Amino acid sequence: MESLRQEVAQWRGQYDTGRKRDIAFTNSATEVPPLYTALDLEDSAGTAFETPGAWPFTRGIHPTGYRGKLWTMRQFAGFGTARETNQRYKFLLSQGQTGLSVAFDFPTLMGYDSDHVRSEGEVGKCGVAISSLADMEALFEGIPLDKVSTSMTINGPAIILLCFYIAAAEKQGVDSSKLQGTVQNDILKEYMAQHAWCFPIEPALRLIVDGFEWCASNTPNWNTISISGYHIREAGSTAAQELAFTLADGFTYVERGIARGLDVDEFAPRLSFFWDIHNDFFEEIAKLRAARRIWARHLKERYGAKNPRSWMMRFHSQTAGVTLTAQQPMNNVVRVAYQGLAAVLGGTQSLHTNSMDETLSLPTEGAVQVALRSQQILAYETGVPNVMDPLGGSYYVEALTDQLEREAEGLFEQIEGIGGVVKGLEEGWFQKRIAESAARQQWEIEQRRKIVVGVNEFVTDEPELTIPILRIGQEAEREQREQLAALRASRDNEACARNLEALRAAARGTENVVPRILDCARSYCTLFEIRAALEDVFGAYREPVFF
Ligand SMILES: CC(C)(COP(=O)(O)OP(=O)(O)OC[C@H]1O[C@@H](n2cnc3c(N)ncnc32)[C@H](O)[C@@H]1OP(=O)(O)O)[C@@H](O)C(=O)NCCC(=O)NCCSC(=O)CCC(=O)O
Repeated sequence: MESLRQEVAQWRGQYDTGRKRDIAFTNSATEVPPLYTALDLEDSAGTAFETPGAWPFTRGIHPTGYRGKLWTMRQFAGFGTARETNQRYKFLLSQGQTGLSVAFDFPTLMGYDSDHVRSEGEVGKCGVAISSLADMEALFEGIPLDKVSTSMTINGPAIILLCFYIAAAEKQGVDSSKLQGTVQNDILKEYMAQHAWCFPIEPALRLIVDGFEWCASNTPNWNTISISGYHIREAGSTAAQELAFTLADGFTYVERGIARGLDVDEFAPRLSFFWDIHNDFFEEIAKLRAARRIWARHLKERYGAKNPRSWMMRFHSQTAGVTLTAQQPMNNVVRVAYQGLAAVLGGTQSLHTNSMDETLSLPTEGAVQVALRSQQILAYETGVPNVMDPLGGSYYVEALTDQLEREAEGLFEQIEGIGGVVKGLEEGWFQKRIAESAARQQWEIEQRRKIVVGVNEFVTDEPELTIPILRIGQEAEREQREQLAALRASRDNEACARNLEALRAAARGTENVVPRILDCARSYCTLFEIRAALEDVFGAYREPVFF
């Protein structure tokens, strides 16, 4: 080591001159020295004594990695009506996609029916419109729900959409115990970053724990939550903040489950995660490795989980939408390919690669095909999946993994210091930290301290729109309105009223509300009717204002 120390010192004197061009930073503004050696791992063994599939899982959760099973290729998709999106799903499955991922339109994300006055102009625009069980049935028509695994990105009204899904499966003759998939259901990051909430924080957390409890005995293969860093990062956080805030959300859910009296090993194996894969290649890989190690340690040592499945962080990744540019949109194909590679080198279980046009509109069929092909090229042509955690042992990646872990632990201490996640949200602590980081990054781009190819460097005067764009018209809204009117006229309205009243009563007490919501779903109560019944009891969330 002494001779290495001398050699590195000599090298630094000669080449690391500290001139402006020689100073580099990670995407999160941490300075990166130009050379890493064994000296950087002097205080840590890195992962020299670790194998994949073994505690603390830095190198992956499965002993066989992608040789055992490739990651799930899961493109997030939805637009217009359920009927139209059903066609897109069939197309994606026919092209070799291995899982489904539902994007809902904005009214659905907020718990409004397509014919609600607040939905006007938004129906089917940024995702598919789902207002009742009837729409969910149409969405999966001809797609056997016992065979496919489905992710649903929905948070405020998540439990209602999950009940529509379970009821749609029942209509196909599939029992809830056979369902495989994930509901995002991560309300804490909504208050933190994404803003699609329905109810105040405490009742929203109660609904999530009701879900943990009910799903543990009724949908054993269903992931009850996808604890998401994605939206925190897209809102402008650094990698370390994404890591720490998301894990802190995860710990909060675990604590709430335990506080309900649930055994941690009853629900923790079905908690899953979702990370954003940004541009800084090695920082992103290190983030994923650190995330697994931190989760494992806290679950075992802090929360007393005994089942190894509770220790294993399983996650989905999506390439960072915020890095896509409207200028020279074909460049996005290249950005996405590098980010997808980072996700796979970091050991993701499931991946969405963005389409080149996603900064302009929902993807066209052609653009999503290229995005999916980029995953297939990675899986079948590059040789990358052949070796588990191939960057394990890299001085840089190991040191960066340790560093991100330390930064996250520092942030956990700060979060504890302010009274925990819920208190921090109420006081705007997280929101302010994210806004500060976002402002710094924007400033760096405007000052050209950070180069964005085609935006502040290598600019051309070609017209911006050089690729086809998917445009969603007003037909979806018209069709939805007609179908909802027909539904309200043909269903058993008395049964609906009875079920909604029973739901209100359950919400007022401490009974688990999931069976009540399921009854409402089965009798074709609409999304907004169920949301409104809960709001009668819980009230609505009003965001605190901060300056
Ligand atoms: C756990 C994950 C992450 C992945 O689940 P998957 O079913 O796809 O994969 P999986 O769990 O790895 O694999 C399925 C089964 O295979 C097993 N398996 C996997 N690899 C194995 C191996 N090497 N050896 C042996 N078995 C293996 C697993 O244990 C599991 O079985 P067992 O279950 O029996 O163990 C889930 O939560 C998920 O699919 N999430 C997707 C979330 C998503 O798409 N979100 C979209 C957000 S989009 C959004 O928010 C908007 C963003 C925007 O604004 O654009």
